[in-house]
Amino acid sequence: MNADFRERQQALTIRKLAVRYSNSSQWVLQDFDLAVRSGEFVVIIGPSGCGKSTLLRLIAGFTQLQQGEIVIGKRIAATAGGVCIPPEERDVGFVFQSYALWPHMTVKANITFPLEQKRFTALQREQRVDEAIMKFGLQEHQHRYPAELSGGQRQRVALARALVGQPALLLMDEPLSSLDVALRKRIQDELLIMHKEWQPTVLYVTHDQDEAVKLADRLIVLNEGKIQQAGTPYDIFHSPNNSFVANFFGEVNELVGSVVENQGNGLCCIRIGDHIFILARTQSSLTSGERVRVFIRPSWVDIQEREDMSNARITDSRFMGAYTDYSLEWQGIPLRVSTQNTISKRVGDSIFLKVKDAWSIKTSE
Ligand SMILES: Nc1ncnc2c1ncn2[C@@H]1O[C@H](COP(=O)(O)OP(=O)(O)OP(=O)(O)O)[C@@H](O)[C@H]1O
Repeated sequence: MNADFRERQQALTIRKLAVRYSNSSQWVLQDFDLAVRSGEFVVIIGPSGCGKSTLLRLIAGFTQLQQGEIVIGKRIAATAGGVCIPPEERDVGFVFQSYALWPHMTVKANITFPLEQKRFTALQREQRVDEAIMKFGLQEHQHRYPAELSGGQRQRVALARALVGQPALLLMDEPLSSLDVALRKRIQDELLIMHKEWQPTVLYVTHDQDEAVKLADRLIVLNEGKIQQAGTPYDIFHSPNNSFVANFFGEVNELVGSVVENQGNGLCCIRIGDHIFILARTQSSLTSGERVRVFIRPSWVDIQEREDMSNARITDSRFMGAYTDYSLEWQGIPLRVSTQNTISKRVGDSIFLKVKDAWSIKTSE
């Protein structure tokens, strides 16, 4: 990381933001706060229409806010009805779903464009652009125009253009969505290397959970303009705040039970129907007798073939390659299980199942 870049490094703070489009009475984001550390890679996931792109467009300066403020680095970038630094002066690189390439410029000219406004010598410019062209595999296409490229090729040009100037803040809205799986993985690796090398602050939107887990220092789950949970991918997968997050982020069995005894340190004894677990992780504030919602991921259940004991029956099974998905009936409770264990039991047979892990939160049900 060079000194110039270190000086420009940007944190991002959003306070009490509210926005709605002029043709709509609905607020897309309201009372929205977000703080991103300088150099952090934040991935935003959420269902279609929850406000992810709007948030990125606001930060880039393409959409106006009605309330609140956006601070990029030490500068106030936008306030309601007041300050609005134009997009090109925000030192922000962006890749949006629509590639927004200049149609009258070649690939090479598109990629060179962000460097025109920065203080680079002609030689530095040439080196950086050539490097970006190589990195994104665009050597053969560099003299073509955007209209002569496929969707995936245009997306790579948009990525190269966003990264070439090493902006201190990068906004990326599903930047890899039109690439095939192999290329997507390769560019994900490139993004991680780039992030390690010059540590820009990144806000990245994706629908792909694997991509989110791979890239994120911190993950933000958004729904209807509200942050449902922010945390490491591990925390969000293992300890979801609510039912929405648990279901949005991977498959989950969701059951209702009660606390038999909270032993502290996150260990708790939980009853669900006739079953009692003694290894369930819970919110620390739960007390005996309290109703809880219990989340059990399919991979948190172990199934065994035992002659002496059984407590469940197989109702369906599907071989998935690296693992097998089972539907089980666990003494009246339907349960989905994924396991890498090979068992000889078939649909209708009895097996013994053991819940290895579960996460419970308070519920009023
Ligand atoms: N230009 C616009 N005019 C009016 N409404 C808009 C406009 N752009 C977005 N919206 C609305 O704002 C809400 C949030 O849209 P946004 O594009 O931010 O969602 P998103 O989470 O990025 O969705 P997706 O994952 O489908 O891209 C939606 O209800 C959408 O219909």
